[in-house]
Amino acid sequence: MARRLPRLIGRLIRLGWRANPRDLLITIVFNLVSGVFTAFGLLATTKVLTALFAAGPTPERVRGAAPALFMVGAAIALRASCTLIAQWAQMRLRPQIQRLVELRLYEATTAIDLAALDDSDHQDALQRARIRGVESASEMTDDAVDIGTAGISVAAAAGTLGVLHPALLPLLLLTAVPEAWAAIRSARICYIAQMSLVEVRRRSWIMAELMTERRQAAEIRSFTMRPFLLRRYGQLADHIREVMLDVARRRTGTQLLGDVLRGVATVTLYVVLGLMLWGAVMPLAVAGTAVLAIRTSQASLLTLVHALNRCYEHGLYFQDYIDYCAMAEQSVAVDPASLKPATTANATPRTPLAADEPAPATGDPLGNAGSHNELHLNALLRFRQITATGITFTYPGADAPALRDVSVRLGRGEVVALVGENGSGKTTLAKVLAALYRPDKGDIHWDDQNAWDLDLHLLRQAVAVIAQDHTRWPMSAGDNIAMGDDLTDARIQARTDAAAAAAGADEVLAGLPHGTQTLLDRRFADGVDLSGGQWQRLAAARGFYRNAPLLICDEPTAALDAKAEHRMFEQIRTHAREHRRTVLLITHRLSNARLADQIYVLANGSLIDHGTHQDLMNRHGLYADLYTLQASAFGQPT
Ligand SMILES: Nc1ncnc2c1ncn2[C@@H]1O[C@H](COP(=O)(O)OP(=O)(O)OP(=O)(O)O)[C@@H](O)[C@H]1O
Repeated sequence: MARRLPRLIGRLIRLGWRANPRDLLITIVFNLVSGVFTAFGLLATTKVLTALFAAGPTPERVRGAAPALFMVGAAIALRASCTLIAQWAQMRLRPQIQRLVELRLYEATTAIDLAALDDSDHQDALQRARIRGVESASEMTDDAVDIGTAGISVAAAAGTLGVLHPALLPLLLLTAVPEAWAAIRSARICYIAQMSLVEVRRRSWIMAELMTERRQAAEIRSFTMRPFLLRRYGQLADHIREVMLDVARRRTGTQLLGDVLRGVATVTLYVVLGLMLWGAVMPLAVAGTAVLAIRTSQASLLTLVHALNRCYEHGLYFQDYIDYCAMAEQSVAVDPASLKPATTANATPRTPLAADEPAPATGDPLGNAGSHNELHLNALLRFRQITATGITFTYPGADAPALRDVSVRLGRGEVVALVGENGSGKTTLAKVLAALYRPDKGDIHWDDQNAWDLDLHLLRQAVAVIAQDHTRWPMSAGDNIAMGDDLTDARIQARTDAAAAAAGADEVLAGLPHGTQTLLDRRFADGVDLSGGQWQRLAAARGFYRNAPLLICDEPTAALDAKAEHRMFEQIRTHAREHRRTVLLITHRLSNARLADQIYVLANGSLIDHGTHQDLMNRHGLYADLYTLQASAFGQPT
């Protein structure tokens, strides 16, 4: 604790300084001054008591105590004013620190490698940082302030006691030891229990979400899953309850032992004081003041010990948060600062211009900042071919690789299809090609540049993905296409309309009550929801809007009706042909794959064949089997 706390409080002060130096200074200075007035008040009280206990008639003694009494009043008033100002600054500081802490965490979570999020240990660390770690920073602010003020009060009271009689001082400290031991042990019991519950809590949150979210509500009812979900949730809740009951029992036991020991120490202290009075080592007036000083010291010591304890406990969670952020930032392949979200003032569209569009002048809202980055980005946008060689990839925690020694080549302007049965590794390969996962073995080259030597932020600007499990963003329909680009800009709006038209999403937008501004989330007032196929059209429009030289379409038509599907494939081909984009198409509809320039066939994570439709049909392998099966179902010629 002695090692850890000063370091953590140091970090907290630095954080507070970054959040708002003025509020931090006011908090520290006024709390210190308030502590000084507490000490001053106590010393003045000692004077009052000494005057009252002195020999002589009562009116005389009261008169003698009056000046000190006035000083006590003044000290109380000044202390109250200082505390008020300090609390005002402290209340302002808390949300500012909270904001910094949250932002740092979300900057890390949105930049971290995708593979890390598949790892359960990582998820646990993330939950610890998110749930308890984030709020522990502002809680520690209060604790640190309490430590400071209680520390000053203890020093003042103990100093007073030391002046009265030095022998009382070590005895006073002795009374604090059992309390400190009990408080720290109790904090550790609680922390260790919370740690052991992280995974169970995560599961129970997932269950709670399933039982409360609108998305699952229909299926819960139609599959009558209510009893099953409640039972599962009940099992988790029972486990948490048992652990917490055990914690309550052990904490109470510890506290009881601490209280008994403290009682014994306090009795010893008073016995010593009594013996001193008995032996006339100390006059009665001094003994009376000593009792007051002991009581004040003990109260301040208790506050100090509890503040230290709370700070220690919150410090454990804060350390989790710091460790997670440091680990996440270290694992981010590029400088996290470069991934910081742009503020509204300097926001530029994240969507790059493609190679066939004229380069914008600096300051153009469609421009990309930085000449060095621009050079790299332009090279990426004008690539001639992307080659993946010998790619092997295993998901974190998986026993077997999802891809084994796979090599593919994507030429400029080509439509390349990836086909294979469920679970054969198509989506995984697409994600590796999009630099979302780093392969265990093998290389990806954009022309002669190794993808993992490039700035991933730039690389990802050159790739658009229409994902199989696309997100239904709870934002406006326009934002679901332009993804944060400023829709009040006429050019962005025109580009959004063009992308929507290409994906057949224009009909969807036309049917919405407020067009592109309609909020697509039923959980909010005026929010609407779309059908699965309508959402898919929006996801496709998002991919077209990005206008990147490599477009990855993962099952882009799974939810579309026949007419929309036909139109979508036509658009994808046009996209490749007219704009010289490369399209990687993952599809189970082989009648559409047959028109691709190259078809790669995957099975169990390995590449088993590739070529044109005709090549593959001539070889009578898996592709020919699957194609014949589908064609015969629709009565098509093979
Ligand atoms: N996040 C993940 N973590 C661990 N394993 C995964 C993950 N995603 C996919 N897998 C596994 O990797 C293998 C390949 O999955 P992938 O999604 O690439 O297949 P696919 O060919 O796209 O399948 P489908 O046609 O069903 O979409 C599967 O065995 C799957 O269980």
